[in-house]
Amino acid sequence: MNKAITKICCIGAGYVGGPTMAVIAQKCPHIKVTVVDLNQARIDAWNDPNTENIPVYEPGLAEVVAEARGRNLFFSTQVDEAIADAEMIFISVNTPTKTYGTGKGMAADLKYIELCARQIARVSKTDKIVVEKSTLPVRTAEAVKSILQNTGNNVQFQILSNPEFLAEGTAVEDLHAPDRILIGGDTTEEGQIAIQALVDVYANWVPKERILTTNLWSSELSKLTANAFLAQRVSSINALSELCEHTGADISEVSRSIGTDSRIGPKFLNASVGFGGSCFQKDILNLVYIARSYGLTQVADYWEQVIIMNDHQKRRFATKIVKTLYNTISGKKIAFLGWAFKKDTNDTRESAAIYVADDLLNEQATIAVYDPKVAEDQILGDLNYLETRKAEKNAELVDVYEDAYACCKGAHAIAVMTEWDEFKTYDWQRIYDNMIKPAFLFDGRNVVNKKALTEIGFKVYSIGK
Ligand SMILES: NC(=O)c1ccc[n+]([C@@H]2O[C@H](COP(=O)([O-])OP(=O)(O)OC[C@H]3O[C@@H](n4cnc5c(N)ncnc54)[C@H](O)[C@@H]3O)[C@@H](O)[C@H]2O)c1
Ligand SMILES: O=c1ccn([C@@H]2O[C@H](COP(=O)(O)OP(=O)(O)O[C@H]3O[C@H](CO)[C@@H](O)[C@H](O)[C@H]3O)[C@@H](O)[C@H]2O)c(=O)[nH]1
Repeated sequence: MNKAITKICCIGAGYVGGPTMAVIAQKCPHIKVTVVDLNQARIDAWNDPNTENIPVYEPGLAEVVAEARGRNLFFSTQVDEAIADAEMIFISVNTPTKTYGTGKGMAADLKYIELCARQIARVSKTDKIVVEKSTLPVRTAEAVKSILQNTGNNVQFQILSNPEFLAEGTAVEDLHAPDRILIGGDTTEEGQIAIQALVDVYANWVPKERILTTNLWSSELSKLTANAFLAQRVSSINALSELCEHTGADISEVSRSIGTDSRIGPKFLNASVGFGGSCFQKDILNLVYIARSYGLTQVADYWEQVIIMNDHQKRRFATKIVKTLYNTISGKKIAFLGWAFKKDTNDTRESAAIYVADDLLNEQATIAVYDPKVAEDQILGDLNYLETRKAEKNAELVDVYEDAYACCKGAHAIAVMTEWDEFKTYDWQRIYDNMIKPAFLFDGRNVVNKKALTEIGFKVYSIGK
């Protein structure tokens, strides 16, 4: 018979582990949820008495943490103890693109996953359900199972795949009311019992018809597929934005026109300077790598084009700035409004801003950055990570401001890199008055009022218009 879960451990207190477990704890007060991480600073931040200081900025998250923390939600670095104590263990560690060896630049680096599996095997003295929450290549569960079964203490393990579909910036909303929960497991009787145990956890707040169950491989592959489809929509609309710029069509009008077709749907059709975030590029590269490894060249090439198009979109935005500013930006101040990869998050991973800034720095521009949620060390760290130039040079050429007006003062051009709502409410006349003329504005998100700004005197470039 199925025993209800009362103790959950989650390995990895990042953008997924933290919010996901906070919501499980909030919705299931009868379950003790312990989130563990090796990173002491991160755990300390999750335990900060002032919940505004938790390490992940997400609207509504501080309130959820305040409600559950100390009641049935705990953050700790005592990984072994939490694993040993739990009946169900979520693995929510990072799975970045490999930066070395076979599959470098394409495949997912699974070393953190393997370390978790070995640790779970080593410390477990009672039967466990192990849940893959991280995004993983199809058939990873096979390797996890093999490690658990061959290095464990003869306890029984069931592996489930339960990928996360939350988007940053709307994580709490997405977790409270998910489109679906996906749970993959073994088709054996034990596998079905494990699936049911996890279904019962989610059923505390998610309607049953939204909880889908599949076999392990379908679940693992569905996560990569969902991200590939979403990113493909962005690359498709971005590809057409370039055509719009040459034909007099307006990409916003095209998006609206096609999005009203119920078969296409209106979401994810905003042309932009290019998609960023920790997931899309990594997961598509992974998909491409998997297809290649099975010899499926056409399948791999098809999906790779989504990334090629995205790289093109970022580069052409930078090129547009250089060309418009009379083919030289050497010594000119370009003000970046926004650095995060999308609004309402402090996450900058793979943000288009990083790559556009890097291109402009190669042209010897100086860059001023204002982002309401991203701090200077993060911005410089992102540029230093590219290793295009020395850290001292980046520090010399990039200034980070805590005020948008100061950031734009004396600039030759503004580049809107993130669609933060506050950008729409600025006193644009004041900004214009303090800029070098002609004052250029490159809207990488189509968020500012082009007509109003043009009337002020700005020379505005919008994507796809
Ligand atoms: N960020 C998102 O919006 C999102 C959404 C859905 C799925 N995912 C997937 O979820 C996974 C996690 O992503 P993330 O953004 O939360 O990553 P993250 O880097 O924010 O967090 C991962 C955490 O795991 C910790 N960690 C790594 N190895 C560990 C170990 N052996 N023991 C204890 N802690 C360990 C790290 O210290 C880090 O704090 C990835 O596979 C990602 O693709 C991410
Ligand atoms: O019409 C659009 C929609 C999105 N974007 C950009 O695409 C990127 C990704 O946006 P979004 O998908 O909203 O955020 P993520 O947090 O990266 O979420 C994606 O990646 C997660 C990690 O796998 C998944 O869980 C989510 O379902 C999936 O939406 C961002 O740079 C957006 O600005 C556009 O340019 N135009």
